[in-house]
Order: sequence, then C-alpha cells, then structure tokens
Amino acid sequence: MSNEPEFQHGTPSKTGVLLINLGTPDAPTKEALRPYLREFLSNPRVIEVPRLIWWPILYGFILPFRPKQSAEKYALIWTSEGSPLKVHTERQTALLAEALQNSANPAPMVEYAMNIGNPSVASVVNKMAEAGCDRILIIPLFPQYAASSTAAAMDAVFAALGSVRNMPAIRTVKQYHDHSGYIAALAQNIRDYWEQHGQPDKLIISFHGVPRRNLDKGDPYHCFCQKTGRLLAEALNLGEEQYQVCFQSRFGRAQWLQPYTAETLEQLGKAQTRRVDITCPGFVSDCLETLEEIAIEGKKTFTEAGGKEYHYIPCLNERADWIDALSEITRSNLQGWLEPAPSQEMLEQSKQRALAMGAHK
Ligand SMILES: C=CC1=C(C)c2cc3[nH]c(cc4nc(cc5[nH]c(cc1n2)c(C)c5CCC(=O)O)C(CCC(=O)O)=C4C)c(C)c3C=C
Ligand SMILES: [Fe+2]
Ligand SMILES: [Fe+2]
Repeated sequence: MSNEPEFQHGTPSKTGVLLINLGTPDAPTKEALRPYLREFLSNPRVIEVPRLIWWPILYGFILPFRPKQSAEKYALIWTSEGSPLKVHTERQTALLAEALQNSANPAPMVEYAMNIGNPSVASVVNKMAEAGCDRILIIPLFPQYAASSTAAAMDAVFAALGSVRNMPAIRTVKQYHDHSGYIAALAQNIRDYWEQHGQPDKLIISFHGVPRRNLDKGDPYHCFCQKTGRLLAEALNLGEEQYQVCFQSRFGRAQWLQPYTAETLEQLGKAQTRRVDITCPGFVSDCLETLEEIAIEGKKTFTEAGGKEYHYIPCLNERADWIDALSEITRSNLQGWLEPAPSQEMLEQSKQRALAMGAHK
C-alpha cells in the first residue's frame, strides 16, 4: 500500500466497520455487465467447476450472451440514483454511522464495499488503513453464511490486506440469520405490509439458491435459510400450511437447492391459489434478484399459471428496526474495541516514555 502512514508512538487506536455487499454493475448496459459478470463468475468460491472445464463455458457461452440479457433486466429496475443495491447499501452505511455516532470517542469509521465492482473491497480496506484504522470489523450484508457470498467477501478482505504492512486487527461477523433483532424487523416489515394490504393464502419465503452439491460438501447455507424461514414464520404465528421456504435465481443446469421458487409459484398458480405474498429475507437490500426476478417475473409466472393476486413485500432496506438490529450486531461484535479513547495527556506521557527509551520519534 503506497500511502500507509508511518507509525507514530502515542497514536490512539481507531476502529472501522466495513459492510460488504455482493456488488452490482456500474450501468445497466452490456458493456458494464461484461466485466461485472466476468469477475463474479471467475471466482472459484462462486463457480466450483474445474477451471479447464469452466473457462470455455464462461468465455464461449456465457460472456458472449448474458451481458446483454442481464443488462435488459437491470434497465427495468435502475433508478435515477443508480443500481438499487448500491443506493440502499450506501444509505444503510450512512444510517449505521449515525447510529454509532455516540458509541465511542472517536466514533468508528463506517464504510461499505462491494465484493464485485465498485467501490472495491481493496480500495476501501486501503482507505481505512490509510485513515489509521488499526481495528476493522467486517460485516457481510448476507445474514445467512454461504461460501459463495460470505467467504468470498472475507477472501477479498484478506487478499487486500496482503499489501498492508501494518495490518489492522480484523474481526468478522460470519452470520446473523437467527439474530432476534433481524427476525423481529423481518416480521414487522411483513405485518406492516399486511396491515395495509390484507393477508395472503400463502407466504413464500424465497432465498437466493446455490448448487445442491455445496450443501453435500458441507456448506451450511441451506440450514441457515431454513432456520430464518422457520423463525420468521413463528414470529408471524403462521401454521405449516401458510408458508413455504423456496430457493430462487438458479444459474446453469446443475441441481440447485430446492424447492425452486419459480416452480413453486407455477404450482400455486395452477392450483388456483387466490393470493400469494412473497418475501426475500436473504437480501437486506432490494436488488435485481428481488425487483426483477421476484416482483416482475414471479408475478408473471404465478398469474399466467392461473393465480389471482401476487404481492412482493420489499426488503428491509432503510427500515429503522433493521438499522437498530444492524447496530446491535455491530456493537456486540465491537466489544472491547469501543472503550473510551485514552486522554491526550496519557498518550503524550506514553510517547515521552517511548522517546526516553530511544524510540525513533
Ligand atoms: C444473498 C446471497 C447470494 C448468494 C448466496 C449468491 C450466490 C450465487 N449467485 C450466482 C450468480 C449470480 N448472482 C447474481 C446477482 C446477485 N446475487 C446476489 C446475492 C447472492 N448470490 C445479489 C444480491 C445479486 C444482485 C446484484 C444486483 O446488482 O442487484 C448474478 C448477476 C445477475 C445476472 O446476470 O443474473 C449472477 C450471475 C451464483 C452462481 C451463486 C452461487 C454459486
Ligand atoms: Fe447471486
Ligand atoms: Fe439443511
């Protein structure tokens, strides 16, 4: 790292909090989608197929076609401020910084980074190290741990630290799929929606899928999604017939976690289900996967199969109860790092002692 500050005796510790989300293209165009998809789908945490088999598929069949198809989908959900995922992540970061304002003196530096695209994890980790953060708490914005999302984000942090000489202490939050504040916020979001729009016959709780073989190889993601779904249903007092956990966004031809959301919606439509509501607790921000795949495509699938009414319930986004939960998760993982900073006098004394003992400055 080129601008790393020189070590100074008597410098108080500075704490940083880094939120990491998946990432999104810079624009809803095929030119912006190509490098985004190339970076995403080149990550062995995401695609576990041997490289010799995967490269011809990626470069021969996916990158020539998918950027255009995906760009058309992004264009449907793009806002005047940019990609919804980025807009919500930015706002959540500002709200968390505000919530932590009085937690310590100085208040922690709160930043966000994207694992794919901008701002990159490397650029933000370097910025925090340059600003003097010698302790950084990493919080992936994925409540349910998966190797393809959470571990990939952690890999990016440690890769970035490879070029930092005075490496900060790092703490990581692995998961918060069963955190009481997170579950309560999810439940209240749904109750608020039902108060305004009435209740459905069935609530679909849809999570992003991963290949089925990841579960067989020991990835706990499936179990964490099931637990979030069950806790959410319990908080809403739903009986087993009133909800279903499903998995969306299947990519490629391999078997993914089941039941698939699209197939379930089709079956419910064919069964003439009057009304289905759908919620996506694995995404804390609305994004392509919720606004296009679930809100737009899902509705088409359900109604074309014969279903009557379909409601998509938005993600937690900037809800105050979610920001409170995120702040609670942050504070409990910062324990011991939020102690009052030593006084100027104490710092000066420690510096003078170091100088008297022959320190370099
Ligand atoms: C919530 C956690 C996520 C997991 C787990 C996850 C796994 C996973 N994803 C793909 C392939 C794609 N995902 C894409 C978009 C996307 N994925 C997540 C989250 C998880 N993915 C989010 C939040 C988004 C949306 C980003 C946005 O800009 O709004 C895409 C790109 C879009 C597209 O072309 O369809 C792909 C591709 C795999 C293969 C995978 C696990 C192995
Ligand atoms: Fe994904
Ligand atoms: Fe399981």
